[in-house]
Amino acid sequence: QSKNHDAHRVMRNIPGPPSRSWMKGNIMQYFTRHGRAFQRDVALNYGPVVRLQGPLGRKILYVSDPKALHTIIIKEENVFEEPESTLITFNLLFGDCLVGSLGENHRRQRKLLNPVFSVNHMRHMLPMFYNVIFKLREVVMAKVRGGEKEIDVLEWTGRAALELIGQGGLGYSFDPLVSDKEARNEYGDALKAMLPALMNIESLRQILPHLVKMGPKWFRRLATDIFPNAHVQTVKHVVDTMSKRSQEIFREKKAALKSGDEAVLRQVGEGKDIMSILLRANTAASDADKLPESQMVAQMSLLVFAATDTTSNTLAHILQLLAEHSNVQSKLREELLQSGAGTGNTSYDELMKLPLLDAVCRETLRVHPPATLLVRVPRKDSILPLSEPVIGLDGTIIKDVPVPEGTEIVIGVFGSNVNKSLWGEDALEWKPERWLSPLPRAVNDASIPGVYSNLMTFLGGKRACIGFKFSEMEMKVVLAVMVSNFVFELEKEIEWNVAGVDYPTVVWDGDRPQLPLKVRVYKS
Ligand code: HEM
Repeated sequence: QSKNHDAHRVMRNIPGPPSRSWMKGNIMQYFTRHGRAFQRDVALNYGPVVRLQGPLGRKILYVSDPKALHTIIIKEENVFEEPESTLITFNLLFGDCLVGSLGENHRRQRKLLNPVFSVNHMRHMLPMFYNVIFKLREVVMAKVRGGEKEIDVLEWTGRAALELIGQGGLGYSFDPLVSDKEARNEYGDALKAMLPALMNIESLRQILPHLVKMGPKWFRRLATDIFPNAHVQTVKHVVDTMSKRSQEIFREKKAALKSGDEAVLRQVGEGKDIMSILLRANTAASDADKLPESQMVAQMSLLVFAATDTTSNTLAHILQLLAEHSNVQSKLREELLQSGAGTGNTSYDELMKLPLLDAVCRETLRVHPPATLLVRVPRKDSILPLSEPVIGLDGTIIKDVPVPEGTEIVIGVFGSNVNKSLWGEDALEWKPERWLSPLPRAVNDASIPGVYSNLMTFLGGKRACIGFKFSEMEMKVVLAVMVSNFVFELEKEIEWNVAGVDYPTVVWDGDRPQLPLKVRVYKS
């Protein structure tokens, strides 16, 4: 009892922004589309642990201290788990898959999936990536051959990302990438409708842990079918479509695998895609390691979901930044033309080593991480030791923070990525050249627990992003081909909106995700 009292006293003593409402706390300021400025304030102005006010006086912690982050995502990853409502949401959306599972169930799935994301498989997939992006180049070329045109680059990075995870992940083509019009594909359309629809039923999502315990499955399905809310019906339609299509693709893959090598080679992806490799690995795995078919199908829907907006929105952001920094764009083009990376004649290793291309990707992922609403909850009382003590509101020094069971913790991805005491005074500026010389010692010494480049963007530990190499290769191939052939300029004012994956709109209140840039053919 007194330990708990102590913990609450320390929490109250941690600096944080004021809250306007006891009922709602800061939640509506942070987890909202227009929350970017507030998120920045939290990340930058109160120190490495920040107290936010949750609804009804609950306390929430925003943590960007490296040592505390290490405790959360590595040392005590089995204590700091996803909120129950998040796990249930993922289970309902995709089925029993990586992001909806914990502990041993997660470990078993991850063990089988990890190898298919290895560098070796990326090397096999590189020519397939180039082939898809060459088609993208042709479509854009057809549009701008006659002269400069405004193009919504988000639409094109989105279609490319879907097609790449389709071919590279599922061995299935979503979009031939030939016509100017949206390719009508039920699966792709369903996927696009998912995030906005989910944002619209956020309050319902919070009571999901109770809803899923109500009555038998058939009853819950019936209740969902007749639930009088358009957003719930949209989500239901999305889930039904994804699950139906994933099952069909899976059955086709399995049949091809059974009929032998020739049938596999005739398929999209020629058996080199992630699911084909996974199917073979699963067939060969021992009974203890084998995944049931339902889990394999669930991973397919998850992969498509996790791979698309994350990478395509980041790519669109990179193109925006290159348009804003024309000198960097020119230097990058020079590097790409000299190396021939835009023609597909470079190997995976050569492409990965191009210094400015690499720097541009890393710097964008540092300053503009696309997924920032990552939350963990300790399943029992715990303590977060800090790298540096912080000074409490009453002037006392806090060296570690006791966190009571159930405290919501927001992973301070942005706060860690732009921490001035590690990255220097210019930490907030987008400066790709910082990666061309050794990073500040403080960054290397801080032991930031991120899986990629001292950044928290792809998280770290056992639940780090499994697809970060896939994503990195995708960004590099798209940039190599597109920047070698086209020049990008910014004309309109772009606003970035907070969501599960941040997205751009043209004006503050514009509803349609888009990023129009002026594009023309590059002539040397
Ligand atoms: C810029 C691109 C991307 C970013 C910033 C990103 C970020 C992340 C983050 C932060 C997580 C952890 C989420 C959490 O535990 O709360 C995650 C997990 C995951 N990502 Fe990514 N991701 C990207 C691209 C991709 C791609 C291309 C794929 C697939 C090819 C992918 C597949 C996954 C999967 C399957 C998980 C769940 C891993 C697990 O729970 O074990 N991601 N990603």
